[in-house]
Amino acid sequence: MLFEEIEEPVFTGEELAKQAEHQRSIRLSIVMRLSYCTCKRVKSSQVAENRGFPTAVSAGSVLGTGNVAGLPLGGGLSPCLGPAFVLPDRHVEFGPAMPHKVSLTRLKLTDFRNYAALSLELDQRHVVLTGENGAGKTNLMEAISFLSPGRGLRRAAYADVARVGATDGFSVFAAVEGMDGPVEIGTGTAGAEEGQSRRLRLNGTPARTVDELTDHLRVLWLTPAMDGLFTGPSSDRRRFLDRLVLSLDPEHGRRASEFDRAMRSRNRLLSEFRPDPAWLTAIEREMAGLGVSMALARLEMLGLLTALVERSQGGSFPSAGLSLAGFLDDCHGLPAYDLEERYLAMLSDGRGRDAAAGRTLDGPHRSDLLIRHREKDMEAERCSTGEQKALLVGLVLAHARLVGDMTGHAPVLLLDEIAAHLDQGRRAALFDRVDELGGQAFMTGTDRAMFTALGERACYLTVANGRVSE
Ligand SMILES: Nc1ncnc2c1ncn2[C@@H]1O[C@H](COP(=O)(O)OP(=O)(O)OP(=O)(O)O)[C@@H](O)[C@H]1O
Repeated sequence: MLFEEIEEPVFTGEELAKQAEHQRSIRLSIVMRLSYCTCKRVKSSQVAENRGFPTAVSAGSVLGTGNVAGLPLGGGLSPCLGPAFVLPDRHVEFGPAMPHKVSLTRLKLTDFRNYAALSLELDQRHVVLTGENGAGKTNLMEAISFLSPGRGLRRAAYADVARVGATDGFSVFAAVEGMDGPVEIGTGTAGAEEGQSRRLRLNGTPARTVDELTDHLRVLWLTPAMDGLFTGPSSDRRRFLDRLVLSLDPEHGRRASEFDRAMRSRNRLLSEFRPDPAWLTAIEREMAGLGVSMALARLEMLGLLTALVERSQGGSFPSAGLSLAGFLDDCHGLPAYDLEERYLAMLSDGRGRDAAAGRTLDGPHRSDLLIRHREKDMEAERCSTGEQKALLVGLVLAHARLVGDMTGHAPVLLLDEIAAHLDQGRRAALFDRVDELGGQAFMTGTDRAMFTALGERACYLTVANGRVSE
């Protein structure tokens, strides 16, 4: 299939117009579905009467508003949807079919892992980093992953990230052609002690939170550490899923940490001799709102990803069938308000059991992401190592495509040791798929020859001992 000669089809003007219209309608439906999902706090009556998406979207004021291209937007996700559209019930306008390219043009590291000091000028092409084991390739990818919220692709403690022997912490500086125009991003810590938090400056001005990074770029990655995703603990898959959601909905992280905080308060309260029932109910109500929002955002992401995977089936990588289990499994299609009431009842009924267990046994923290190899109709964990890797690559590429479609801006992709386990044909197909996403990708490997098929589409850098050269 991969190697088949494909004849370039010739389309008439009318056919091209039809295709463009078709693409517009798909993107429109995605935007509407996503926005609709985020209206989770709308009461059931409102949800029922707002089944037509546009009105439900405008109910997003319940969640706060965003402002894109000078136009007020409703809905939790609206700020991240970029200037490609405005509220569906007023006026819908999509950007070009190819997402806008976001790229790093400069990268400077100070005391970052094995880099004492590094300064790199980049053009907008993909970047291939090759070098021996331990040279610092993944470290460089990790530095770029700090241009997104969170603790980076290794989820490391900041104290470990600072170069051994450095006393002033680490810093990462990048000049980026971003989603909102050129931006200079500086992030790092001030010292190398445990428990440090990461600071962020945008164009020299301190940012309130690292979440502000998502206004400028989205960074997605695939690393060898993720190879065990299908066979490892469910917490790994939940984290993976939540990162997928986060890349479209930056609010998801805040909801997850607030849910976590509320759950810990409930667990603490339940461990007391006679917990105050009114206090417990208040906490449980908060958990119900946040927990259902999290579950719906995850479900919506899976729905969008599934639709995209179905449309692009039959490519060089197998496609994944995705579903969620473990929390409110039988509630598909119920209004958010009803789901909250149901979760609230579960929490209230489960107080005795949870007090005995010392933890909350129901909630979005118990969900598992179930992944199937669609073509083989088999659970991912039962597939071969190579099949699992191909499935994961397909999933990450589909997600990158979705982020590009939804935001109008292609994400920056970090693909660590991506080419190692693929044969020549698959590698070439992978590079084409990555290139078609329209963004900038950073790829690593030990052997430059593995990237030959990329040709002039990438610049090639050699990494050795914490230094980078052409
Ligand atoms: N905080 C630190 N300070 C100094 N050196 C560090 C620090 N953390 C990791 N290193 C060093 O960085 C090197 C690892 O770099 P990295 O993981 O980027 O290698 P790599 O080029 O990706 O190698 P491989 O091909 O084996 O994956 C190791 O030699 C490690 O000891």
